[in-house]
Amino acid sequence: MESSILLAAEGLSRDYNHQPAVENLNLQLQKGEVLGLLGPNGAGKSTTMQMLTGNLAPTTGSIHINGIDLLEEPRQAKRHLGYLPEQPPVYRDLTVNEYLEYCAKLHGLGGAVRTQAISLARERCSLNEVQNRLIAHLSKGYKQRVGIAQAILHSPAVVILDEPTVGLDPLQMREIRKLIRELGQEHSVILSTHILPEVQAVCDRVQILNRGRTVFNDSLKGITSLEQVFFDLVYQDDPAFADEGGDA
Ligand SMILES: Nc1ncnc2c1ncn2[C@@H]1O[C@H](COP(=O)(O)OP(=O)(O)OP(=O)(O)O)[C@@H](O)[C@H]1O
Repeated sequence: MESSILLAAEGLSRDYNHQPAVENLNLQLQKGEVLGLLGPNGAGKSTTMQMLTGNLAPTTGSIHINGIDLLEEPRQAKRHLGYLPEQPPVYRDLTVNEYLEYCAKLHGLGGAVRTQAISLARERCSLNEVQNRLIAHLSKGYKQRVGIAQAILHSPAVVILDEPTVGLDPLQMREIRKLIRELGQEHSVILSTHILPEVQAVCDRVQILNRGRTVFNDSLKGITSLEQVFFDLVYQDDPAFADEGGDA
C-alpha cells in the first residue's frame, strides 16, 4: 500500500562544536499537506532545512523522502525533492527560459519531457510573460517565482521553501502565498518562515521550534491566535516579554 507520509525525519540532531543546534527532532509531512516550520532566530530552522534537503549531515537520526533513505541513497531521494533556498542560485545573466532549461538538464530531464516540464512550471508560476527577460531585470517577486519554478520542474513529491516571501512587497507576498497554496494541491510543502500571519494564511499544520527542540506540532484548525500560542511557548521565560505583562 502506498504510504501517505512523504517525508519522515526521526531523532534528528545536529551539533556545531559540541553545541546542539537541533535536538531529537521528529517531523512528518503528509501527502497534500503544507507544513510551516516556525521559530525565533537561532531556533534551528535553517539547520533543519539543510538536513532535510541533504545539504548538511545530521549528527544522529534518519530522513526518508517518499520512502527513500536520504542519507543512504541521496541521489534517488533528492529526485522526489524540490528546494528553494533562502538565497536561490538564480543566474542573473540568463533569461528565465535559459535558466529553467539549465535546471531541467540538471534534473536529468531531456527532449520533449524537458520542454513540457519547463512549460508547465512556467505556467504554474505565471512566468510566461517574462520568459525571455534576463533574470537580472526581474523584480524580487518574479525572481522568487523563478526560484519556485526550478524547485517544481521535476514534479517532486515534496517541495521545501526557505523563507519564500522575505524581502517582498505586500502585493508580491500575497501572490507568492497564493502560489504556495496552489502548490500544496499537487505537492506536499514545508516552508520555514518568521512571519506568523504567513503560516496562518498558507499552512495546514505548524511545527514550532525553540532552542533546537519541537515545542508545538499541530493542525492550525482551531487556533484562533497563533501569535498567542507562539509567544506563550517561546517567550514565556523572556524577561522582556514579562515586562509587557505578556501582551504580544
Ligand atoms: N555553521 C555553524 N557553526 C556554528 N554554529 C552554528 C552554525 N549554524 C548555526 N549555528 C548555531 O546553531 C543554532 C541554530 O541556528 P539556525 O541558523 O539553524 O537557526 P534558525 O532558526 O534558522 O535562525 P534564523 O531564523 O536566525 O536563521 C544557533 O545557535 C546558531 O548560532
